[in-house]
Amino acid sequence: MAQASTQPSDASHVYYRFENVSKSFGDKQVLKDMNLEVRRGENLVILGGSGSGKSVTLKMMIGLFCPGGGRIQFEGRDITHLKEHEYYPIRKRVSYLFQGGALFDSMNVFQNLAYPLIEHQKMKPREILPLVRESLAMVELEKIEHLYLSDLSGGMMKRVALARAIINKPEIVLYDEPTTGLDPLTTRAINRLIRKLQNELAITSVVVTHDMSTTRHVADRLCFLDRGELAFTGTLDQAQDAEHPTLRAYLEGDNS
Ligand SMILES: Nc1ncnc2c1ncn2[C@@H]1O[C@H](COP(=O)(O)OP(=O)(O)OP(=O)(O)O)[C@@H](O)[C@H]1O
Repeated sequence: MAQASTQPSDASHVYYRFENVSKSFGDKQVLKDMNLEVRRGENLVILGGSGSGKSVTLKMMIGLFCPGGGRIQFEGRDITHLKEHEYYPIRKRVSYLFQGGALFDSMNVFQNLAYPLIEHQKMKPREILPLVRESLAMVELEKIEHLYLSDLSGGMMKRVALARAIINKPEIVLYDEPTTGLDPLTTRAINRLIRKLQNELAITSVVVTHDMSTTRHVADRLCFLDRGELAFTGTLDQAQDAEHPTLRAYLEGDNS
């Protein structure tokens, strides 16, 4: 059963707009003429198979890759070819949850969560502990600050990574395959947390996945990416009527 958003999305406030964006690596074209927008308050899911260009799309949103053609706007401002330092103000507002979590295994949970506060906000140690605890509580973990990654299950590690992604109070979280490799119960818990962050912290999310259960549970709108081309954009209800054969296969093969 899909969980509902209690936050209305705001179609008049567009964070990201992609206009005919394309991207190649050498001779290989990865994205072709992509048009999409991310609206404030929504959970946008980008669904597609392996190698379809989902992560490349996400990375372009924070300037880790630049498009080869077309244009990307952030709140109406052209950010297609910014210099590295010009992305910093955007990266303060947009958090990226990497596929593997990108946590430091030489640090304990507290140090992992404190890192962005010390690095980006130059906070003092006594200011940090309450924020670490607040962030862990939001992902429903407590009293684990002293643990190292080797003590954590895969699901706990995802939650810690999520706690770190929200500790700087971002407006947008970009999730790269948040449930890949997790068992069904842990997947459900992460799906629920993505909705919770939307409903309680008004976070806008872009979720890249090939998992239909995640798509069903978190998507307000869905983009289906097929070999670098956006084959469908719309709500899940609208997707039921879509004729694209690969999208149909995703929808019909799904038991979630
Ligand atoms: N830095 C890079 N250099 C060369 N090719 C790359 C680079 N990054 C991605 N690609 C290629 O772009 C294509 C799309 O990659 P991307 O990571 O976006 O796929 P994806 O849809 O996220 O799939 P997956 O679920 O497997 O991660 C792949 O063929 C990949 O090899």
